[in-house]
Amino acid sequence: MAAELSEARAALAGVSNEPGAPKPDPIVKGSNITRTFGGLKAVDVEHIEIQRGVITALIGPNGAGKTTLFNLLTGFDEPNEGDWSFNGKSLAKVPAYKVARRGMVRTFQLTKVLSKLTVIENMRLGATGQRGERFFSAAFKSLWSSQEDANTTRADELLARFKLDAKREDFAGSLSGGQRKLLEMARALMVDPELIMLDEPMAGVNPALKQSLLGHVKSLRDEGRTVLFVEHDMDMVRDISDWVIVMAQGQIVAEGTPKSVMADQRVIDAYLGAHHDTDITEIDVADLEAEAEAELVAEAEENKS
Ligand SMILES: Nc1ncnc2c1ncn2[C@@H]1O[C@H](COP(=O)(O)OP(=O)(O)OP(=O)(O)O)[C@@H](O)[C@H]1O
Repeated sequence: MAAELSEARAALAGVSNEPGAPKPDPIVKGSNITRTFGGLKAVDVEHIEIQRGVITALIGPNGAGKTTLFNLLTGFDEPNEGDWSFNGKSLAKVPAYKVARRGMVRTFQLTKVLSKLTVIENMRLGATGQRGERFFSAAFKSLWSSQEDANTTRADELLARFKLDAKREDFAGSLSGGQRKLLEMARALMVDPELIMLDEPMAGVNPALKQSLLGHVKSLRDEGRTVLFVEHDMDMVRDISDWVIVMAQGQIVAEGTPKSVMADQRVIDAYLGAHHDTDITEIDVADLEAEAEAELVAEAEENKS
């Protein structure tokens, strides 16, 4: 595995820094992907390739289109046009839960763990792929008996790996923000994905858990998976990425190793320069907490009615 990893990284050494640069062994390949909201072109990607077996970071200013691109690639949204493939097979119009079953799974900026289910129940449902919360809630009772035995062993192994085994019977709603991120990552692994896509894994995570989260992300790569993550935390990007893709205004504007990208004038102009005086992490935490609270209140209201 170690030899494969260094081979995958070494292969990146010869890749050009131009947007959409071809990779030696792409697991994802997409072309002419666009998504507009009203008059706004949120995503306008001419070409993108994600190298297999390494960690790629997707960075860019707020509103650059990173989450929208994630949504498109994983079947949570539909593009105006464009096609993309995973392991050489087109994924356009394939629904999210089927994308997950093919081996491409994503987590969310605001975690989608179900707070009124226990940690182990959340894990078992992860084995069904991702169908969204409504599906999970509605289908939970009927799936329960058939899935109970089949997936429990794998779920318990993953909980131990992510140090959540002590929380097994707790409601997911009682977990801290960082523990929810870990649970979501663990749950995504229930389908044993080849590619795992993490949307802002560090947002809302306290410093003590950050190191452990970084270690977990690296271990995903070290066991042979491909990792693609969106992140504003530049320390994390610098620390663990093998490759960085930069988006601004829906387009890919630069690519390269973390070192070369952070020295790239186009990136400094489009992103890093603009955030020079701002503590991005603090902004994200406040936003996230407010959104998470609103989500919980809405959920409670829904359950009342
Ligand atoms: N459902 C939607 N309806 C209307 N506009 C949307 C929708 N989703 C995203 N947008 C807009 O598309 C643009 C890209 O948003 P997106 O969330 O993909 O950016 P991002 O790079 O992930 O930003 P951030 O770093 O803040 O999460 C933004 O201008 C956003 O307001």
